[in-house]
Amino acid sequence: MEQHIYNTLSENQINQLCQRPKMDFKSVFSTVAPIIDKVETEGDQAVSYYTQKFDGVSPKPLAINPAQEEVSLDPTVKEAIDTAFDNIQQFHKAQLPVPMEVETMPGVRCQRVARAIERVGLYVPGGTAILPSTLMMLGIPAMLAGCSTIVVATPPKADDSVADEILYIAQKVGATTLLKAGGAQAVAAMALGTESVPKVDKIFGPGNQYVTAAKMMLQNSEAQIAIDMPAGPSEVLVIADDTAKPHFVAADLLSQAEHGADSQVVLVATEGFDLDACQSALDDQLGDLPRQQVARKAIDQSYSMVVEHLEEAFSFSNRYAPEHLIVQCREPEQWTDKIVNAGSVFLGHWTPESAGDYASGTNHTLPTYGYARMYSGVSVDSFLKQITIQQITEEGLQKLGPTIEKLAELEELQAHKNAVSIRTNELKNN
Ligand SMILES: NC(=O)c1ccc[n+]([C@@H]2O[C@H](COP(=O)([O-])OP(=O)(O)OC[C@H]3O[C@@H](n4cnc5c(N)ncnc54)[C@H](O)[C@@H]3O)[C@@H](O)[C@H]2O)c1
Ligand SMILES: N[C@H](CO)Cc1c[nH]c[nH+]1
Ligand SMILES: [Zn+2]
Repeated sequence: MEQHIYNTLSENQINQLCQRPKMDFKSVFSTVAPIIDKVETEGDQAVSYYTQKFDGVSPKPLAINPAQEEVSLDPTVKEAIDTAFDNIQQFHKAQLPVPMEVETMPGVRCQRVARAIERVGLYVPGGTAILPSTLMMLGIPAMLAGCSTIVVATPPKADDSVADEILYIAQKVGATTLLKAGGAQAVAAMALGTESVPKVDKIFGPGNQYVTAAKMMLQNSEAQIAIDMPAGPSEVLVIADDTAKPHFVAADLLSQAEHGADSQVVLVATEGFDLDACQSALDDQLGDLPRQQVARKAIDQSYSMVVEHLEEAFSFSNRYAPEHLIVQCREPEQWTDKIVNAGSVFLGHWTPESAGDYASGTNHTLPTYGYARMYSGVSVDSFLKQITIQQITEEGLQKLGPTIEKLAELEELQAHKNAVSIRTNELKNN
């Protein structure tokens, strides 16, 4: 990996290093636009057409009710899914909101209550690998929030089936429809609705550039949908001091590099860390990976950075705003206050990033591409809206009325003022 020395870099060079590899969205948008148009006009037929074209399968039926499917799982796989499911459920259950009520003045009562987004679409990537873990990360908070329509979309396998692991989790989270299609056509079907796919209000989940482009385009269309966040390729930044084990660090870097050729991994090390040992561990481990070609491409666009002390490491990490931040240093918990921008953090030598990908309990759908500066990962909140309620008594309106009237006068909105005066006058006259 290319190596940089932090205190020899200019501000401009540091900014450049915080940029991610460029994505060519213009050409992807021009591929995706006609797919969305065709799904809008031809519905199911267009979804089948593109699934045949890109995935080589014409799903029959296109959408199923997962509750009615027979599922057979290897007991060890079932046990692993159940353990991960329980941890994710526990952590997300604790996120359920507590109703809030405040009396701002005597007789002026304000409340905030949460309501589920009724119809949600969960995209589970499946082009190069099936990702049951992503269905847990999206389905469990949707179930806990109380979403009533949960549509899952995932590309079918070559024989037109869907993996039993996906069906099992879809059943556990109470998914109502499973669309056997992926790519932009699946996102468009959920956003617009078709004969067999209910229209949803918000679409969640990672995916390749076509999936991401479709989410972005449909968010800004008459489909009136929200999306979870702008998503990009997976990434990780590891901070390592002299206590970090080079082969652990190498394994963590590779665990995100294997996601895609467009992934980026960054190592920020203090001078005491053995970079040479890490590089040779990385080469050794890479040679054994089934996805080594993908990982190698990602490593080619990744780098390491040497810093003098950990303050500098955290300062750079906050500028980079990684999706995942791994902290492998002495007393890692002492540094959490310094972390300002990161999707999810992994503290200490015994906390691999893959724990969060699968089973620790935290969510793995996280902001990438520097969006950790202003976005959070998926949580129960992502599936909720907050509604505010106010109720004012006669006494409350007498107290608050003059304030509202004065501000309405200031904005020259007479009808606003009248809505108060008409009431307070009636109270005066009674
Ligand atoms: N950030 C995260 O949480 C996270 C988690 C897992 C995976 N990922 C990312 O998700 C992505 C998964 O990508 P994938 O491709 O394996 O699966 P995918 O399900 O996202 O995409 C597959 C679909 O893309 C469509 N497609 C393929 N070629 C096309 C073309 N030329 N034109 C139009 N559409 C086409 C097909 O319909 C196919 O069904 C990876 O980039 C991976 O890094 C991210
Ligand atoms: N690391 C991915 C998010 O960037 C999530 C994932 C799914 N499966 C394995 N990993
Ligand atoms: Zn991962």
